[in-house]
Amino acid sequence: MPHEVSSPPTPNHLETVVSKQRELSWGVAANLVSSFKYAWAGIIYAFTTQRNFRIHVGVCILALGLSIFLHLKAVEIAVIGVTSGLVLALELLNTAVESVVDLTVKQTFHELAKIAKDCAAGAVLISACVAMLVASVLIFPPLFTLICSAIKS
Ligand SMILES: Nc1ncnc2c1ncn2[C@@H]1O[C@H](COP(=O)(O)OP(=O)(O)OP(=O)(O)O)[C@@H](O)[C@H]1O
Repeated sequence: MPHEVSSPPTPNHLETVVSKQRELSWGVAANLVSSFKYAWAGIIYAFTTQRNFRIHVGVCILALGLSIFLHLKAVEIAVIGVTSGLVLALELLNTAVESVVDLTVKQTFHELAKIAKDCAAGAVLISACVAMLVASVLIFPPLFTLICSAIKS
């Protein structure tokens, strides 16, 4: 049986939809300060409810602390900072995707809900693996040298 496919929207129709989307929002940040306030609320929500986010925050703080303690080059600390930030940002997006999926399908099983959640979780996993690889390459050699010299002396 052929699927029913709707026709693509015209540019005028798109403009109407986009402008109406803001009207559909329950609340809109009035200024920059309230934008930061809402963003901070999202971070606090993820930190208090998502165990993985708390673990990633802890690991990122440890990685950055060690890279400063070990006097890594500025560019190396920057690379560790970027990869750490990417993991945390993707963890927040994963939480956002989960919330939107739950809002949409509630407690019913849906194959597309599964795909959305699994892919979002996969994005976090990939970024965490890359961050671990970067940290291993940049932090472990000087840390190993420091530990060896501490044992010898
Ligand atoms: N409505 C649904 N329909 C189909 N599969 C779902 C649905 N809700 C959850 N799942 C499946 O269960 C898995 C776990 O979902 P859940 O909402 O608990 O996210 P999560 O993996 O715990 O997220 P995280 O560990 O990142 O906090 C999803 O990856 C998905 O495979």
